[in-house]
Amino acid sequence: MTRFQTISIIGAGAWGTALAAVAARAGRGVTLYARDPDHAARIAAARENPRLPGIPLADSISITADLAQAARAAAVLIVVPAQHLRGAVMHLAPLLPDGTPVVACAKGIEHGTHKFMTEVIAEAAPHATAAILSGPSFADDVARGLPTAVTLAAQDEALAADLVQALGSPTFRPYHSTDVRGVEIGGAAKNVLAIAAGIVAGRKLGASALAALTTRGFAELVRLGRAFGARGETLTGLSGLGDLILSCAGPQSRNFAAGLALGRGEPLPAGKLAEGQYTAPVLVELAASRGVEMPVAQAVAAILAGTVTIDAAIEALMLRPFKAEE
Ligand SMILES: NC(=O)c1ccc[n+]([C@@H]2O[C@H](COP(=O)([O-])OP(=O)(O)OC[C@H]3O[C@@H](n4cnc5c(N)ncnc54)[C@H](O)[C@@H]3O)[C@@H](O)[C@H]2O)c1
Ligand SMILES: O=P(O)(O)OC[C@H](O)CO
Repeated sequence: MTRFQTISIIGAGAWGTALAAVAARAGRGVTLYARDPDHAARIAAARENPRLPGIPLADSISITADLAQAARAAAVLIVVPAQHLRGAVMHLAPLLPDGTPVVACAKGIEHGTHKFMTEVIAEAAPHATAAILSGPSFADDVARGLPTAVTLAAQDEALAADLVQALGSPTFRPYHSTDVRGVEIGGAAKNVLAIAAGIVAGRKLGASALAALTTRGFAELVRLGRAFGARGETLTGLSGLGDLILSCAGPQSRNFAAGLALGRGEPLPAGKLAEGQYTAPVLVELAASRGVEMPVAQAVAAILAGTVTIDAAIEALMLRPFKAEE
């Protein structure tokens, strides 16, 4: 029996709505908070979020635009884009009882500060307890109840295990961990690497190039993780390699789809959040600050910034000096 019988979700986008379905399936009392009252009213009336068309919301999910109501849950999941996390948590913080677990579900690194998601929560809500949920999981798959497994990490192992009990069900299997930083690095880096994978596909460079890119991208993710003390089993686990494999596999990933468009010379898909676009420059800065080489991520950042063409970036990657595989 979990301590966390009631769960609130802050952010009624695709992933927030899918996680509301997860918590409802696990038998929790669920409140889904939408910042815009009109959006909240539309979801409540239609019992469906336009971000996840064709997937009805369970009757047990309450929709609200009242943040104070959302703050009354035993645990809170924050499901807003990474660059909006600090603002969302700052509004929530004064309403939260001390010690409330606040679980970051975004994948990214904050611009300017280079902070990871749980660090942002710890700064913006110092009386709360930060945790992170990440792993290979498309909102649409999860909302439909297709089998999914993720990692849920907190510094306190008992807390992570209790949150797993609160959210787990026969179709959603979280594994608990205390390697918070390892989980955060995997989720942030894989989005940038998925853009690179999409570019390779968009440029029709072939399946061999895609496998090489994904593998060498993973080597970068591991190097960065090691520099931050992440555990090997986290980096090769669901939130690292697992999510990289999913996101580099095809255009169901919005990050891959963004890369695909870039590779084809088309505009980026409108209205689709590709977090890797925002993470790329900060990931590269962070890696440089630790002396970690991330040539693929660097190429993605430069392509997005318009400082290099795709063909020049590919040529530069292939012409790097030969070296030992590591
Ligand atoms: N969609 C997925 O399959 C998926 C899966 C795993 C993780 N994620 C991660 O979850 C995060 C959110 O992605 P998404 O797919 O839900 O994006 P989305 O664009 O569908 O939704 C984001 C929502 O956040 C809301 N929002 C923004 N700022 C807010 C604030 N200050 N307060 C309250 N709400 C706010 C927006 O109104 C929007 O409804 C991203 O970091 C993404 O990488 C997404
Ligand atoms: O559609 P993407 O690229 O944001 O990926 C969604 C999830 O992060 C996959 O685990």
